[in-house]
Amino acid sequence: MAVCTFYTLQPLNSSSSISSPTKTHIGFNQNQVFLYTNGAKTTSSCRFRTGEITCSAGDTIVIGLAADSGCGKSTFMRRLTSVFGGAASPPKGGNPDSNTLISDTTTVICLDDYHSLDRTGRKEKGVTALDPRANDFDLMYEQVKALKDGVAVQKPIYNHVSGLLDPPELIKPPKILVIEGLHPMYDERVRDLLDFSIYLDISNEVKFAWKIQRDMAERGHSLESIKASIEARKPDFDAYIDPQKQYADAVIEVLPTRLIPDDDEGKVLRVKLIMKEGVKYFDPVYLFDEGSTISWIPCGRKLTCSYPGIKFAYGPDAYFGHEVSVLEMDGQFDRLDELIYVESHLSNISTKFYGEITQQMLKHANFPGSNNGTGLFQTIVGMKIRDLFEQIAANKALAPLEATKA
Ligand SMILES: Nc1ncnc2c1ncn2[C@@H]1O[C@H](COP(=O)(O)OP(=O)(O)OP(=O)(O)O)[C@@H](O)[C@H]1O
Ligand SMILES: O=C(CO)[C@H](O)[C@H](O)COP(=O)(O)O
Repeated sequence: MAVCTFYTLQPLNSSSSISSPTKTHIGFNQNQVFLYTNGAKTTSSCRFRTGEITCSAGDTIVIGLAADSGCGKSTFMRRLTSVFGGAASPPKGGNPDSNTLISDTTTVICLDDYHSLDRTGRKEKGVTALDPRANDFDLMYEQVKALKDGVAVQKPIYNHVSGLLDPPELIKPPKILVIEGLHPMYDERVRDLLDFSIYLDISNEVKFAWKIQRDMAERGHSLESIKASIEARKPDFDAYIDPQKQYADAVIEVLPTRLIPDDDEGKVLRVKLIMKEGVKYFDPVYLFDEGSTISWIPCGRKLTCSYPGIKFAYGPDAYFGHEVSVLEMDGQFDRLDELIYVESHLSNISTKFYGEITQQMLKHANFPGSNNGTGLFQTIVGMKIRDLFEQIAANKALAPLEATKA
């Protein structure tokens, strides 16, 4: 329980209006308390004692997703929000170039919105968007903290079409806030607000193949310009983005296959799900036997595999000095409906019913990575986040009861 301090304390009944649009108010209604920020009712719950009001933090849990641009964050977000049900869309009636996606349970904000320098500003100062000097970490921290505490914020918008900073948009505290982008784990203060963190670690070879596919086919860029853009970003990527993976609770690492000798096409992928041990509310997934080292080729009577086949591996390992469990899949599925065979051999997957992962994968069969470990592991992480959210929510619901008993 945190003691909250507010600018103004004024009794309100449920029909009162807020006089100042910029301050946080407390409204009383019989024995209930509401917080209002910028006129919007927020969700913290408070209780009275003589001389003080104590408020539990808001119910929002915060998930961080870090990756370089073009590494599959949007695809992952679509899979994640789908696990919670309901479609995600930009704020209604707002800026058409908003980067925010809102569904019933989740709000996904893009950390590009905290660029402090617009495109021209970066050019003038000779810094990339990956450079911390081009980003406002103080504001990022204040706003993520406010949302976590149940207080709405006016978040800036970085407009990717114009390269300018647009007027802000109102973000209300959701049940699950996902902050995705280049730097969710860079600033220690922001990192400490995360209930769970994920890093998408796409190897250079694969990143290059995906960039070519998207930027040449969909955005009309030349091969040379794509190469130049990757090279130009690399020093800052290595300095500021890549080191964040050491803090992640789960890393999805995407590498070229080992099933085809000297493969340079980057179409068949070897994908690792690296899961930190000892993270509260997160039990790593395992294959067959928890803690053992296992190699499994599921191809045969129950799983159709064409060349080069599929190989799974599972076992304990160390990652940046942390104990982890690693699940690996090399190769791709021929028939997605047969994924149920693999799913039935995985444990701790936090599904609500038998075959839920297979159902999710079939539902989004047209998303990139649906036939390989990227889609499978993104879906599994989605299930684990739902489970984490439900456990935290259940614990919070119990907390006031415990306090009453004390
Ligand atoms: N799992 C995957 N398998 C194959 N290609 C993929 C996969 N994930 C993403 N891609 C490719 O990478 C492109 C970028 O994906 P996505 O839009 O999800 O990334 P992003 O990180 O959100 O990008 P940005 O930050 O630039 O908006 C896709 O258009 C697709 O071509
Ligand atoms: O890394 C990026 C997104 O993750 C972008 O490069 C950054 O946000 C700058 O955007 P733009 O190229 O639209 O000016």
